[in-house]
Amino acid sequence: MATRVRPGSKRCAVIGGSGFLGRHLVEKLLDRGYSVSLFDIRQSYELPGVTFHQGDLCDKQALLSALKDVSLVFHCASPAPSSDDRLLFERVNIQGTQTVIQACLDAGVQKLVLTSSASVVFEGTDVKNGKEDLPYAKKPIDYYTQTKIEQEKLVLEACNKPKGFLTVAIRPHGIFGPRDPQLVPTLVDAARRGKMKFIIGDGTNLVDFTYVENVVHGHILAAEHLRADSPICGKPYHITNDEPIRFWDFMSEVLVGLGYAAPRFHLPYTLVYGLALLLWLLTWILHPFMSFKPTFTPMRVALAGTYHYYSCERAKEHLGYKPVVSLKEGIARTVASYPHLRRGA
Ligand SMILES: NC(=O)c1ccc[n+]([C@@H]2O[C@H](COP(=O)([O-])OP(=O)(O)OC[C@H]3O[C@@H](n4cnc5c(N)ncnc54)[C@H](O)[C@@H]3O)[C@@H](O)[C@H]2O)c1
Ligand SMILES: CC(C)CCC[C@@H](C)[C@H]1CC[C@H]2C3=C(CC[C@]12C)[C@@]1(C)CC[C@H](O)[C@@H](C(=O)O)[C@@H]1CC3
Repeated sequence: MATRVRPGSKRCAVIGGSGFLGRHLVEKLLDRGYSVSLFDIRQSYELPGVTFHQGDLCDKQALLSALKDVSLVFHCASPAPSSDDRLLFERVNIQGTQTVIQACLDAGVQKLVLTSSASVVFEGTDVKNGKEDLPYAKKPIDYYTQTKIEQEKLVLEACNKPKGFLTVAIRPHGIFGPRDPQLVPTLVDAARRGKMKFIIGDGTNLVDFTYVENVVHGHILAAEHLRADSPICGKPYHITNDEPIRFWDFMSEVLVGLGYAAPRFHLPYTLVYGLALLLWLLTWILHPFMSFKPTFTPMRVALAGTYHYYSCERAKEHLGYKPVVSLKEGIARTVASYPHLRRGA
């Protein structure tokens, strides 16, 4: 029988707290006076006020020791989106999330905040100012997105006021900032290999890129507004910088900031998408004989050549959300944080 933790207790758990977003979230929670139980399959740092628990989130017993005396859980663990391992995504994002929910119920946790993704509604075609009532993608662009959809449904459906278990999902989009292992490093790697000379499409497509501190702010607001009488229970919330920018302008600002040339030559979107599909097919056919990871996957081409920006009006209205760091400032801080990725470094 679960012992309920005192509501308002400032002890919380961050599942996936060793990752990019997780660590920024942990640091802000500590600033705000929380003590943190961090659960992850790997340890990437140590901090006073953080107790580290190493384990796989599919293991309920391991989770239970991390959730002891915890009233609030943030779940921001996931395999890397660039992986194409369907079984891993299903095991961690679907079965693992069921295990997280069960462990929360067993441990008497009262609030669960999931890091979902705005991509749960993205099918590779334009989304302009998308609101949370858009249907989930019927044809998700990859296994990552497919399993993020199932994960979000599981968490939101688990919201149960009579049982005193409240859930909410945050859907960020295109998170960037210091220590991001994905966006800036991939971009610089492509630039160093001479692959960032081209703009896919006419270059006018608007996209959301969200500075990591704004995403953290959205998570903490959601946790602190999650009460039985609040409209946010069991709902998803887009969290963005609220400043859509042309995809290629964002890429150019980061590249130029790090000393590389901005892309200049235009290529037709359908041609590049077709080539990326062909390449993907070839790597799939040849994967038993050779391993090769193309830079331009169909998913990346779709993200680079379409509109995908989302409304965060609902978060403003229900959570009092407002970005705390502007896009300009976020880009400047990010560029300054990667001296080792500068041209010639
Ligand atoms: N980065 C983005 O642009 C972005 C955008 C929208 C949503 N998200 C979501 O935000 C969350 C955090 O993403 P991130 O960019 O910080 O990724 P990240 O890879 O840096 O962090 C994920 C963490 O999860 C941990 N993890 C993976 N499998 C685990 C398992 N089986 N058990 C325990 N821990 C496990 C990893 O070790 C890692 O520390 C993810 O849920 C992701 O889907 C990310
Ligand atoms: C080689 C270039 C054409 C592009 C190099 C940059 C890309 C690596 C990033 C640009 C947009 C990014 C992005 C994601 C991964 C990295 C990029 C493709 C996500 C798919 C990561 C997972 C998140 O859930 C998605 C989200 O909804 O925010 C990201 C969308 C943007």
